[in-house]
Amino acid sequence: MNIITAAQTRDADRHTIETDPIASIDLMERASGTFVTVFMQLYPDRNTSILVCCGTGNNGGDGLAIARLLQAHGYDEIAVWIARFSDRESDDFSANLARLHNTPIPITEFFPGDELPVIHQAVVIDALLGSGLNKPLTGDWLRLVQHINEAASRRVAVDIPTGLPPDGIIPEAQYTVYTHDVISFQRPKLSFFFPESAKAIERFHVVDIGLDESFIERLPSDFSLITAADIQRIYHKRKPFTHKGTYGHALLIAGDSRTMGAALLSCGASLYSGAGLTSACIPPEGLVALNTSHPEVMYCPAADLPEAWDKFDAVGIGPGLGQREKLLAECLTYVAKPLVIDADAINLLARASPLMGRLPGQCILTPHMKEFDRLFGTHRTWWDRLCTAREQAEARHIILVLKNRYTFIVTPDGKVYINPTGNPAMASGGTGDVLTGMLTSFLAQHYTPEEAAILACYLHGAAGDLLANEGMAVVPAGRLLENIPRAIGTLNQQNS
Ligand SMILES: NC(=O)C1=CN([C@@H]2O[C@H](COP(=O)(O)OP(=O)(O)OC[C@H]3O[C@@H](n4cnc5c(N)ncnc54)[C@H](OP(=O)(O)O)[C@@H]3O)[C@@H](O)[C@H]2O)[C@@H](O)CC1
Ligand SMILES: Nc1ncnc2c1ncn2[C@@H]1O[C@H](COP(=O)(O)OP(=O)(O)O)[C@@H](O)[C@H]1O
Ligand SMILES: [K+]
Repeated sequence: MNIITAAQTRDADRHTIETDPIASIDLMERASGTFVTVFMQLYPDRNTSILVCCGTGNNGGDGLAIARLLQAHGYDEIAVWIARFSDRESDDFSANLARLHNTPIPITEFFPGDELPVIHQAVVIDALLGSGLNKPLTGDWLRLVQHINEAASRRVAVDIPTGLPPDGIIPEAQYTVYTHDVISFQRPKLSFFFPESAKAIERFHVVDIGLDESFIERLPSDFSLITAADIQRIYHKRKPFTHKGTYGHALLIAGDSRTMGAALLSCGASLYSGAGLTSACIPPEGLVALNTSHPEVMYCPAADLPEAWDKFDAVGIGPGLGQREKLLAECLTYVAKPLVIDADAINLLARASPLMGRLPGQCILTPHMKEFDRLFGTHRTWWDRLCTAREQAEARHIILVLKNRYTFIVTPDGKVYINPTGNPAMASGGTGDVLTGMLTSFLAQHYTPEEAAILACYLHGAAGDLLANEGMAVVPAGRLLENIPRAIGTLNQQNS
């Protein structure tokens, strides 16, 4: 699913109005209707008291229509505030205001400097400003938004929280309505996937307002959200006469005396993700633990590597590797197979910059934010970080998996795939090691690096989501890896 800019959304809006054809006011009615459908699922109690705060643009127009539609659905405790802080109003706002005057809903208009009454409603619907935002909030707008945030109400935004830029940089000091829910039209906005939006959005829902999808999918965009349908397309179900040789041999170079667990986790993840064979190049003191936790995994001593490289279909290096730089240097020199570089191996790269120049094309690096900044310098915003990731991926022909709540997979052609799966229960040590094992395993199974990255990130999060949905508030890495086969199994069920 391509993620489009606010300007492209306006194009899609215009195109739909012309070709559907549908009048602009009717499109607003349709959008407001879809908002109301989701809102009624969130707040089914018709006695919920609701305040709809509207600006005078189209976002405000939506708000007015939403108030009228909610009232028609039996929500009787509705009031509307209109922020008259601009002398302009959109045509569809004016038309909806005329319609609202035919209802009993009380309307209060506020002008610059007016005192704001205490908000006592259970829910505030934020329809002040939407994707038309073109500068940070100041003056009366800022005062009103602060007032809304100070109320004890639940806050639900129409399309996007007021004050949040839909795309591009989210400045550190940006102030927005802090929403519990956002009901967003047609596409999530790019900014929803950036950690800076955390305060503005607790969760978001995307509703189809009937814009022309084939038009939208043709709009150029470097950003796409990975969907279940993408995963179904990429994933190959196992065929009857296949055997372990079909599914490749993965090698994990990992572990050190104090961080052997990272090696075990990544080896286990490779195994559970379906590599035909998994080998572990770990320090010998980890052997008993390896044989105890994953007897299926074979041992490959570091001394054997020079003769052994050709045996492997993919190599992953880094989890718990410690300071063993020689292994990384060897790997970069001799491995002609798909390669994943993670954790300590990334830190070694950051310290020994000549090694950076030896990264093979199409290799996958999986930094979290701090590892990324160690490699490429400090970044103030995630937008800047993502710009650097795109430049570096292009210049070095590598794939960067920039890990977070929404992991960004950045490919050498400058495309960014956003992974939607995963949850905060997974925020604990070792889950990244599991991801490395999964990536190496899918590479060994002959998926392309881009496919492996998309598949591994999606299924990693999906395995965590299965457990979180079953009530696990914390998903330790060990439990996560055991659930990879179940996450893959879901794909098999959908495929059959
Ligand atoms: N496209 C779709 O799919 C559909 C979209 N729909 C809805 O339309 C919404 C977009 O509406 P919109 O374009 O009228 O802009 P909106 O956000 O209401 O802002 C109004 C004006 O405010 C101003 N302004 C901006 N920033 C400011 C600031 N910080 N402080 C003060 N003022 C500021 C700026 O005017 P300016 O200051 O430039 O004169 C701007 O033009 C969208 O979010 C969705 O809800 C649906 O109805 C149907 C289908
Ligand atoms: N809040 C979250 N929501 C979704 N995924 C998360 C969240 N927190 C962590 N993860 C995922 O867990 C993994 C953590 O990786 P990393 O930080 O490298 O951990 P470690 O180095 O301890 O293994 C990443 O894949 C990340 O996307
Ligand atoms: K809004």
